[in-house]
Amino acid sequence: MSGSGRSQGPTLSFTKMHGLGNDFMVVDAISQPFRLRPEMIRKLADRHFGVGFDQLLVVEPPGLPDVDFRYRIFNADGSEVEQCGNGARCFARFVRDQRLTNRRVIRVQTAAGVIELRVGREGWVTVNMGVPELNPAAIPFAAESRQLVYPVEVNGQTLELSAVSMGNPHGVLLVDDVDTAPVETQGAVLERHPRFPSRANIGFLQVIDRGRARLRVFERGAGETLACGTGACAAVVVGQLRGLLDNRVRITVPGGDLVIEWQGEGAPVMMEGPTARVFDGQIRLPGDHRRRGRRQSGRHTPADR
Ligand SMILES: N[C@H](CCC[C@H](N)C(=O)O)C(=O)O
Repeated sequence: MSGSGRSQGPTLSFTKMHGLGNDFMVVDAISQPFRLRPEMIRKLADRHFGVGFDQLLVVEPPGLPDVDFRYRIFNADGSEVEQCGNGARCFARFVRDQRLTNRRVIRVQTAAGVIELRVGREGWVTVNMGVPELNPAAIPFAAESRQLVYPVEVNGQTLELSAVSMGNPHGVLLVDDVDTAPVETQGAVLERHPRFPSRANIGFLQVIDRGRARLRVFERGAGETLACGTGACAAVVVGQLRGLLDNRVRITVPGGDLVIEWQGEGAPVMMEGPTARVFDGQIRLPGDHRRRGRRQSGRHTPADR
């Protein structure tokens, strides 16, 4: 990371973790100063020249009463986002492993609101992901009114897309076979579709039976990942609303299985899944990592504020 001859910045300690292959660089910003610009996050996310991750998770002191921590999430493209389901599980394991808490039930403030995490055995964590949002204006998704399915034009095709927010925006398409679904092509177009003003995570859902489904997700700001926790929650909500799934569903993503439970409108979505620590590391940042670089034209991200 530190090029030869450039001023040397501070060393940043981190832990590399993953939830079913959705991988994270986790930084304790309680015991060390942290403030990175989007272009530095993108460099750290690079799988050849940096640490390599889908998302950067930053652990901070709580900013609200009766909350244990605050946790910020940055995609590989440097954008700061509202929620990350697999990340929430890894966050919970991290703060306990690092002895930042000895609680098994942890309340954490995210940009999408406060969520509650329950640490189980062998690294399994259950997360109350909150109540899904289906009002298009709140997702946000451009539509006159709330529909179960929205016709969306992509490359001359009319797709039947459902839209839901788990704190972050999701589009969900039903497919016959996730293995042959056009994830890279359709996912990339829909991620940036004009009807998703904040962009979106795009899930391709194959229903196996009322209790099992397969899913691939083209994530906003990261591309296809091996797992997407909020995407699995969004997919179960859509599958239930479309009358195809029961309340408790085993969702198989390329990286493994998640268990998602939703009791219907107004209820929170519960997600249960594993976590893994890969290694602890330190990386020396270039001296100018904090200097204001050329502002990225176009995409505005909260991290720029
Ligand atoms: N790419 C997502 C954030 C990470 C979500 C995903 N990794 C999860 O486990 O929920 C977004 O831009 O909203």
